Amino acid sequence: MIEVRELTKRFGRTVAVDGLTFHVKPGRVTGFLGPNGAGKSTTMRVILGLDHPAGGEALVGGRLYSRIRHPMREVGALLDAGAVQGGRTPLGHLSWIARSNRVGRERVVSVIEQVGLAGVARKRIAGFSLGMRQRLGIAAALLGDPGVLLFDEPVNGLDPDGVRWIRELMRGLAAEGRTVLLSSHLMSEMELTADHLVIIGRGRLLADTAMRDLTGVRDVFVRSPRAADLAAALSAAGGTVAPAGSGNGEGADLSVRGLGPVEIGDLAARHAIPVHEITPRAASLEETYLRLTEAVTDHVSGRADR
Ligand SMILES: Nc1ncnc2c1ncn2[C@@H]1O[C@H](COP(=O)(O)OP(=O)(O)OP(=O)(O)O)[C@@H](O)[C@H]1O
Repeated sequence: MIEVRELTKRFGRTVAVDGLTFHVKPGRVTGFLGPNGAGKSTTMRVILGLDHPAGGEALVGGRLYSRIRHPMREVGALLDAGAVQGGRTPLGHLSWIARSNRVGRERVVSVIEQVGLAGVARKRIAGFSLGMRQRLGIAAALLGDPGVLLFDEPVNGLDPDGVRWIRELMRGLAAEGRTVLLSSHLMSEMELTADHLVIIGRGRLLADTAMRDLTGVRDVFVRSPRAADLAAALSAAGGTVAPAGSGNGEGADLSVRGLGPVEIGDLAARHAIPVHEITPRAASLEETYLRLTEAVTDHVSGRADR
């Protein structure tokens, strides 16, 4: 369990984290989302004792990171995969970390195999791709077999096979009862990987919610040649009805909220109104995320179609 309470961190005049409170529970993958500069990495660095907060605290298993006797055995993290000496080999690099944390050599061999680097265990890291460095960073995080894991952008630089591997690894670690906090800007991937989401913007909490609650059914698309009659009947039954698109000439398309597809179908039948399509539409995580963070995004991109 990770507990972040009223956390504040400033860099000069910049407030990177602003009174942030959330918990990361074991047994599920918690996605950590927010626009560039929202304060995700800073929060993770404070959790790991690498930055000191101006206010509040971050606890791992009820303690400050600095108070944990064998931190590697309780918390594993991948923050910056580039921060490895190129002259070392994976075996040398991980053996050095293992020795300084009293972790056995057999564990080093085991994590090298787990992350798929067995074939290059004795090769110099200098020649590694970003994806291979990410795998090495993940191996270091797993080395102490910790119950709490933090990964900052672990899919960065990975090919589709690697991305899928990370997804399965994260889900596997959570299924073993570990606490997994994962940041990524890849919404489609996050949608497949995380069970729960913490979304921040300008250092503040925007959402702390189950994935299914954020991306549930958005509306029901309904097509009927007698759309106006159907809209009136649906509104009378408590639905919120709006035009959906421009229609196809034989009637208008409707977007209906507050009534399910079965209720809509039954209602149409009772009024003898023909219906040509009823489709529940889910909101994607990307759509919901962009709506939530619209007001707190500092670097807005130009639209490609302009
Ligand atoms: N060492 C530092 N010195 C000064 N400012 C910093 C430092 N680290 C972070 N910041 C600032 O704090 C804010 C939060 O940055 P942070 O890296 O935590 O955001 P992030 O959500 O991880 O962003 P990204 O998605 O781009 O990685 C930004 O305004 C950033 O410029």
